[in-house]
Amino acid sequence: MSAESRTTTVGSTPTATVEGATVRYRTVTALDGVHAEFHPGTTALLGPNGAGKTTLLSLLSTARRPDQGAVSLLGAPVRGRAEVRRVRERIGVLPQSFGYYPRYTVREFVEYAAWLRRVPSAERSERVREALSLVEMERYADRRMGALSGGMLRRAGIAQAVVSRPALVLLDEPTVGLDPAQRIGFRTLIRALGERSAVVMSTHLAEDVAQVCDRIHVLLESRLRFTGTSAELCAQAAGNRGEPLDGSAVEAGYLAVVERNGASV
Ligand SMILES: Nc1ncnc2c1ncn2[C@@H]1O[C@H](COP(=O)(O)OP(=O)(O)OP(=O)(O)O)[C@@H](O)[C@H]1O
Repeated sequence: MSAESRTTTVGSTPTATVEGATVRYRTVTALDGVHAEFHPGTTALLGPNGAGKTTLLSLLSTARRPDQGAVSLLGAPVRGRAEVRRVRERIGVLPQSFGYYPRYTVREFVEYAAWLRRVPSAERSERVREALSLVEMERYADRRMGALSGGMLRRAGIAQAVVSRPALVLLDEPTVGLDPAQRIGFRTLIRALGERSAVVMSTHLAEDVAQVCDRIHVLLESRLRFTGTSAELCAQAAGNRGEPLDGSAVEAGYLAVVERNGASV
């Protein structure tokens, strides 16, 4: 295994670990022997379309199990149904697109998520209030889901993901489709989430990575090809020392990793 295909330990206990994970969909190998650790704070999964980001998130959410390799979540290996049940309530997921009843209000939508994740009924309304406050949607609590804008829908999606106070929050391309002002608001929100949980977000947007993420995993053609901080990714580009640490520096570092691995974007 090359040094680049294995993550470095960064001091804290990982919230999630993927060891040598391979996932196949019939003839397609979506992940190929991936080793990765996910720590408290915010980690980006960066990579082109089809690199395997959503598949890696599906291992972390317990929606899939690897065909080979192992996954540990919240401190213990996840092998069978009992372990899946134990951890699932402590994992919050915002998929790329999610279903909802358009006639539900935002509050009902988040309450339903709290019920599904077995938040005790005595605590439910307080937790719903807390989740809506985190995403600054208290004043839209009685609005119907079917009447929300794209940005509000994403916020409601995050509220349902965090209502059980999860230790691990998985966000699949959370800022896609948002306007620039909404994106800035979202980055603040995601940073705040990273202060209380391990947040893993897949993205194509270098500026999101520069502004939000503590660590970055670059996936290329089903393999993990880089793990490090934003500054370390920036430093992958010749002559780039990571200052200023902005979207273009992250993009240059990312493209250097792509080029070195002979991948296409
Ligand atoms: N249900 C499925 N059946 C067959 N192939 C699949 C399935 N889901 C994903 N794949 C394939 O697995 C590979 C990885 O897909 P995945 O969705 O994990 O990539 P991604 O990095 O999230 O892509 P994107 O950025 O486009 O969302 C791709 O080649 C994809 O076509």
